[in-house]
Amino acid sequence: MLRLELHNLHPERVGEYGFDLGAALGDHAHQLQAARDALWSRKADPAEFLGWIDVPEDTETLREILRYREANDWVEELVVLGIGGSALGAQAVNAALGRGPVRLHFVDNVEPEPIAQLLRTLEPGKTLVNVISKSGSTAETMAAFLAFRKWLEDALGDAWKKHVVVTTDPAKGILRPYAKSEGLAAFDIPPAVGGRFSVTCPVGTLPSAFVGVDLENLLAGARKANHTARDALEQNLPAQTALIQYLAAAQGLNITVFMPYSTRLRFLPDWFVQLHDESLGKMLDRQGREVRSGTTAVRAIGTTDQHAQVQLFREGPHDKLITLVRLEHPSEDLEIPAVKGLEGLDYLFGKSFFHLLTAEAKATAHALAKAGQPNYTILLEKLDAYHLGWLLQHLMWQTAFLGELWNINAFDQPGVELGKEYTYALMGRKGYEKLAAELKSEGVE
Ligand SMILES: O=P(O)(O)OC[C@H]1O[C@H](O)[C@H](O)[C@@H](O)[C@@H]1O
Repeated sequence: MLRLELHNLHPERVGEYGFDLGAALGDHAHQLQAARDALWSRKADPAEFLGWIDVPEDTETLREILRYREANDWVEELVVLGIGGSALGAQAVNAALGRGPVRLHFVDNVEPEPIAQLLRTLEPGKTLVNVISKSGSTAETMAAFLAFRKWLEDALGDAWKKHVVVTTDPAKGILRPYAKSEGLAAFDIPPAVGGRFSVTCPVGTLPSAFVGVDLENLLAGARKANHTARDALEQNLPAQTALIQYLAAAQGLNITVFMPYSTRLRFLPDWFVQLHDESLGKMLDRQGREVRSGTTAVRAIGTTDQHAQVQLFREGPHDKLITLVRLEHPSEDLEIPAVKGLEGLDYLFGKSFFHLLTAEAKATAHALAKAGQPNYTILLEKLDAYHLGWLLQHLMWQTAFLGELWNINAFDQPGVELGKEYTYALMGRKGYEKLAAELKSEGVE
């Protein structure tokens, strides 16, 4: 079960206690129903990049992934080479549910020291390298692949090929033909699935299979989110959270904080930040009019950031909507023991850590509300594969709904292209000489 608890979310007057979600849904019923129907009807068109809706239905690919994992029981270290959507989902799932025995390493930057350190410490014979890139051309990922491929070949000769598995578009980019010509194992990223929406396809499932995540249930949870996203508005959780986000933005709350009360969910905010910011921060709407849509997603972890950011969240500018994520049941609990001589702490004696964690989350939500800081909590029955799959897919739906409400394309990212081209020019890539000269004249070289 995934459900919502609202705190101080009045759509008109921030600061007034209580938010009538039912009334807001009524007021915006037409818009939300149109958004829901548009998303479901456009799904069949690959150009709309809504392939992520159907991915959790694809149990055949999941079976292939599980067969590949079983056939490679020699793997002790799995290095994921990928960035953005090709890394953040697997990283979040692994931190939440990974239980070994394989150790996962993510190379999602080109800072030389951590890469050199990995190459020094890992044993090639026990290492599998999963290079993940939808486009098959991202500079960071390709640079890392060149280094790891050479490292494997230097140590293992021709056997390096058994130590690489490629996850990429079935047709586009240079990785696919390369995998084919070298006879490397390869999995597809469906063409209609963008990187930040790819966690339930092999981008997320292959690394997760190596750390024992219950993938059948992860996908079952994602399918549950699909059902919810098709429901009437009163039951349609992503339409509801999207509406809250939309109304908050309309009131000038330009920041959306995402704050799970869980260390195991510590990478979920990173995944959410890419999903939200890259999908929704757009200069133009679907008709090409300048809109500059979006709110800025900010990462936080409870309780940790109660001791770092909550001061600002309560007393700083009223420019934020805060989403807390809280578990209703722990997977394991621990009693806080009584200690003689420390009776000043007797309010903790005999209570459980989960009790304390829950009290802190509730206390923070209420303290924020009292300060007029709107927030809501997404409650997860527990942290297992089913509920995590549900939450991930819920957040993808929320993003898609917001894209519709703002009338923008949530599935492209034109704003990141120019930086890439400048990088190519600065790195001396063929065909970029003119741009390099232009940059030089502007003082960048
Ligand atoms: O999977 P790739 O094609 O290598 O892309 C990796 C990432 O880089 C790009 O710059 C995009 O902005 C991201 O949306 C994407 O997830």
